This record gives sequence, structure tokens and C-alpha cells, in this order.
Amino acid sequence: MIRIEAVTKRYPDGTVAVDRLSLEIPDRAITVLVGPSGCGKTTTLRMINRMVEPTEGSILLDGRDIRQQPVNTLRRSMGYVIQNAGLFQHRTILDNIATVPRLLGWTKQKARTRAAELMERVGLDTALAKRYPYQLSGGQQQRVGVARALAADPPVLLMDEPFSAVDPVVRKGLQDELLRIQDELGKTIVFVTHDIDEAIKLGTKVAVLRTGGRLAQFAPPAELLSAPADSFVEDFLGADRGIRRLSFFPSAELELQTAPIVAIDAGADQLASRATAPYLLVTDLDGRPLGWSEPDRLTAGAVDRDRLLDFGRPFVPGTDSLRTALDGAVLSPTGWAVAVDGEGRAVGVVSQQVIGEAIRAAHGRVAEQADVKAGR
Ligand SMILES: Nc1ncnc2c1ncn2[C@@H]1O[C@H](COP(=O)(O)OP(=O)(O)OP(=O)(O)O)[C@@H](O)[C@H]1O
Repeated sequence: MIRIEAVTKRYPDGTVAVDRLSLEIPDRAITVLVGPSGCGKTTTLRMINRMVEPTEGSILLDGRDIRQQPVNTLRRSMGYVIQNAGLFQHRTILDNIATVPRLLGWTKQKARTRAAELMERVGLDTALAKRYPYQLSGGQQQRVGVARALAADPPVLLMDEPFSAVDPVVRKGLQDELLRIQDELGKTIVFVTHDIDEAIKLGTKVAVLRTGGRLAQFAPPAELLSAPADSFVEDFLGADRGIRRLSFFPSAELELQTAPIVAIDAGADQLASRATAPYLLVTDLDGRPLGWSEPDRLTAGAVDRDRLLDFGRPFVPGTDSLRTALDGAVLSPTGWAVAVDGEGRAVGVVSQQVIGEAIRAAHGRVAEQADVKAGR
């Protein structure tokens, strides 16, 4: 664990970049530092690998003050990724990634084998190995930056706005990749961003800093969204807080109905037995949804696919959140969401009303847990 204990950084010109900051950064999780420009995020990150020395306070790594070990040893235990990747322009991609292992005295062969392995791990085609950084896209360069930081397998990864310079689509890909890599490798990651959505998506815990380097709140994302500590955090979180919070509620417990699902070859008897449902979901012969119809518009053996109503975006119970389920229901003209399995086959349908009840129940559970935590 990294413990930041009452750390203050005052630059020589008197600027207080960080003001009595205390944080416990858990192992094998992603801790995000987020806040407006100039609030001391980068300074905090750089104090962890001693690129900047605190004016007051101390930082402990596994209980030991980081000043007690040689700075090079400390930095080798911490991969560092920055915006625009900071690659060596005159070295090939493979040699960029192999930099730290080479510094550690690995043979060229072993370092390159490791580098090639890492290219695959971060989703880079090994055909790019012999190129130079300028021959890659911004997103690919960022992946090289991550691979290089991981090369010597350090337990800690410090990431300073690593995905800020790429467009939103590439950025989403890089974020998903980081979460996947983190699932496999379980590093202790400290991630700096000024983008609250990125913080909420990636963070196991999120530290919101305010200008002057003071901590406004340190909590898991769901808690930030449900209980912002003050109006600064609330404003910083922005609009749609209620909807975004639904991303943290699972859809697995939604009560699904299967009776309104009929296959395209349903017979007259079956259609007649479902006639009381407001809408029926018609599927193909494999069970994949095709669209909704009012029951009296369906004729056995003669379903016109083109006349079916759109079924919105289906959700996968157990994988997707209540937000995705609600989105599916809102997108569908019938107001019903369609649940599918991993193969896209319909497993049930659920109305907006039932989703609404599930949301209220989930809110109730969170409030109860908060009461228990607060000893009320
Ligand atoms: N070397 C320095 N000398 C003096 N002031 C500095 C120095 N480096 C940073 N600062 C100031 O310290 C404050 C915090 O800077 P820092 O870079 O840590 O903020 P940040 O939250 O990372 O900002 P951004 O999101 O804009 O990168 C700012 O007011 C900045 O101007």
C-alpha cells in the first residue's frame, strides 16, 4: 500500500501545489486523482516516484518511507506513463518497450522477447515492432507507452493523463484495454485525469482534489455519485449524476417475463394465448429478437418483419447494469427492454415500470448500507 501522509508541496516561488494531503492508496486497484487544472494532481503523482520532493509530510510504500531507498530502485518498482507517451523517437517500438529491461541488464534477446509479449498484451500488432514512434497513430503510441511501463513488471504503475491526447473513440478503447490488463495483472495503479467520466469508469477509488491541492473527497465512484461531499464535488461530477449512478447497480435481479416472447413461426393457438399482453417480442428461429408487435397485428405464419417495432438496445443480465437496461427500455417505442444471453438470444423482457421499481429498491439498499456504515 502507498500511504500519503499529510503531504504539502510548496514550490520555491511560494505556490502551494498540494496542501496537507493524506491518502491511502490500496494495492492491486486503480486509484484515480481527478480535479480541475492546477489542483496538484501531477505534483502528487511525481512525489510518489520522487521526481518532486514534498516540502512536508511523508510517503510510505508498504510501510517504509520512500526516502529510505535509492531513488533508482524506487523508480524501477514504478512504471510511469505520460500524455503523448514520451517515447524515444530514434528507437524502434520494440526497443522503446525493451528500455527498462535493458537497463536492468537483461540480454538484448530476452528484453526483445519480453517486449514482443507486451505488444500483444496491450493490443498492438507485433508487425509494428520495427517501426519508429512517428510511424504510429496517437492511440498506438499510447499503448507502446503502457507496454514500456509494464516491461520490467513493476508492482506500481503511475499514469499521468495517459489518454488525454487521443480522440474519444480511441480513448474508450485504451480505457477498456487498461481495465482488461488490470484484471489480468492486478497492478497498483495511480491514474491522473481531469476527466471525471474517465475517473468514474476506471477508478476503484477516486480522489477529487480542489484548487490549492486540497482533498475534497476520496471514495469509490458509486459513493461519489450518490453522496458528493459538498457542492464543489457535486458541480465537478456534472449533470446526469442520477442516471450515471445506475451504472453501478446490476441488472441481474430484474424480474424478467418470458410470456411475451414468441418465435416468428408461432402458431395461431400460441398467439391467441398471448393476446392479452400489450406487446409481443418476435424472435427468429434461433431466439434472437426481431422486433415488437401488438398481438392483434400478428398473423400466424405471415409475420412481416418490416412492420415490427424497434426493440432498442438489448441488455445482458448479470453483465450489464440497470443503466443499460433502462436505456434499452427508453429506446424502445414500447417502453420494454429486451434481455439477451451472451449469444444474443432473448431470455426475457422487462417494462420501464419494473426497472423503475428495481432502481428504487437499489437506492433503498444503498441508503441502508450508508446508515449501517454511519452507525445510524
Ligand atoms: N515547478 C513549479 N514551480 C512553481 N509552480 C509549479 C511548478 N509545477 C507546478 N506548479 C504549480 O503547482 C500547481 C499544481 O500543478 P500540477 O501540475 O500539479 O497541477 P495539475 O492538477 O496536474 O494540473 P493540470 O491538470 O493542468 O496538469 C499549479 O498552480 C502549478 O502552476
